[in-house]
Amino acid sequence: MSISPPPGVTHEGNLIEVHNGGAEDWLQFSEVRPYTNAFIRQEGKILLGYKKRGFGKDLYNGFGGKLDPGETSLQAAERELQEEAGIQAKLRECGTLFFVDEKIAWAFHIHVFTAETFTGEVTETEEMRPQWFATQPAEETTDPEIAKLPQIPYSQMWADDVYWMPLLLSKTKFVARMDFASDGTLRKWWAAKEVQ
Ligand SMILES: COc1nc(N)nc2c1ncn2[C@H]1C[C@H](O)[C@@H](COP(=O)(O)OP(=O)(O)OP(=O)(O)O)O1
Repeated sequence: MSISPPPGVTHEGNLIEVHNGGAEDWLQFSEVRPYTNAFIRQEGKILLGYKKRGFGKDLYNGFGGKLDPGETSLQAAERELQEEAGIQAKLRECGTLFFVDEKIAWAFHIHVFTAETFTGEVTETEEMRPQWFATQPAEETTDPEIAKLPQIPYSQMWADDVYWMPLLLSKTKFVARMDFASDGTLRKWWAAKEVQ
């Protein structure tokens, strides 16, 4: 059975549905702006950044932002990772997120990237404080360094993250749309795995 994604969601592969938000009642949008978000994912852990200023202040997220004029999303993602975490990585795209918010005039089309290796030293910057988090419970790891790490802090992240982050961690390509109400709560969400 073919799956029809919500308006604004683009994909190349076949979709396997994770959650069906239904066809109706998605927020309208008149403009779409491209963004990036990048995660370093290693055995048992993931690197997130605590946003110190601006949009998403005081929340943990991947590293990313707007595209500069003339940049591809990959170039922007690698630049933002360097600017916000002080490291360089050969990133690859692992998903897309489409966000619409009742109180923001444009829709966010976010290309999500990941890498397992990087060069340079993870460094706190003016915008972000990077921190490693465990991706499995302490009792399920034999690595004492992983066991010491805190778990992913979903209560200090955007409300949408808990729905698509497991797909990122499971190394499944994904697409998702999330609509936010003006009070910041998640109004409606949809996510799917994308397979070739
Ligand atoms: C609304 O839900 C969101 N959830 C998540 N997980 N991430 C989001 C959401 N909305 C936006 N984002 C991401 C997209 C980007 O990675 C950042 C926002 O980027 P920012 O506005 O900080 O862009 P910059 O280019 O770095 O901005 P300045 O240089 O102007 O500070 O959040």
